[in-house]
Amino acid sequence: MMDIRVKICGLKTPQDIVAAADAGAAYIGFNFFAKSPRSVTVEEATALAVEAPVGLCKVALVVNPDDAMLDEITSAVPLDMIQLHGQETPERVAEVKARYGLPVMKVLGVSTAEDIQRIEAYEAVADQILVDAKAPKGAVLPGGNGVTFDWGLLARKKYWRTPWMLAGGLTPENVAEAIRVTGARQVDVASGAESAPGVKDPARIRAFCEAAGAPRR
Ligand SMILES: O=C(O)c1ccccc1NCC(=O)[C@H](O)[C@H](O)COP(=O)(O)O
Repeated sequence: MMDIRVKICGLKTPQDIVAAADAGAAYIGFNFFAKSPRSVTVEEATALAVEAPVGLCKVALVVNPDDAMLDEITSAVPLDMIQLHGQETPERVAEVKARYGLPVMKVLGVSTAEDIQRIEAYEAVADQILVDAKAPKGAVLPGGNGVTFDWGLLARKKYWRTPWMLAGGLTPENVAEAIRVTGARQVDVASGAESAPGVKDPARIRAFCEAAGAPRR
């Protein structure tokens, strides 16, 4: 069986990073959305990223960032990828890729079949697509809400032009079923690996990676 690549999102402490690396995660996400309980400052992310084990893909999660914000983050934090988690257009995705020379993962929220069609325009420009649940109406956070969507919608998308990752309400308890239904080879989790909002739980990180089928360390 092929290994699944896991992204643990919203890491805030050196212990979180050790837990993710030990559990076999492939990606770690630093969240720069200030209203999130998972947010880190540029200084905090820099300190975490410089100590992260070689080989872990370090991802900056940003929401509708302007160039000034991206300039500040990318000039300080050693990063491997930028995750655009807002309403960025395909043109903005291409612009960010060209300006910063880093791979870009574009997040798209899904709740209907039309949302799946919208993905195509981004496959032409993004290096990866992260398919997430749409945020509930009135939610403060555009992601990290612990809500799932109808995985069957994705099972019907047969052709992908670019690598993609599944997110949205994944937990150690449901991730194996989500992979089975969608055929995802990469999965992402934020709240499902926590004991409280913004507090990662090493046991849940381990359980998530194990249930997903991440390579054992
Ligand atoms: O996690 C957050 O607080 C967050 C805030 C603002 C934008 C995005 C955010 N999370 C993005 C992620 O990559 C999450 O892993 C993804 O939305 C799934 O979250 P969850 O349902 O909690 O696993």
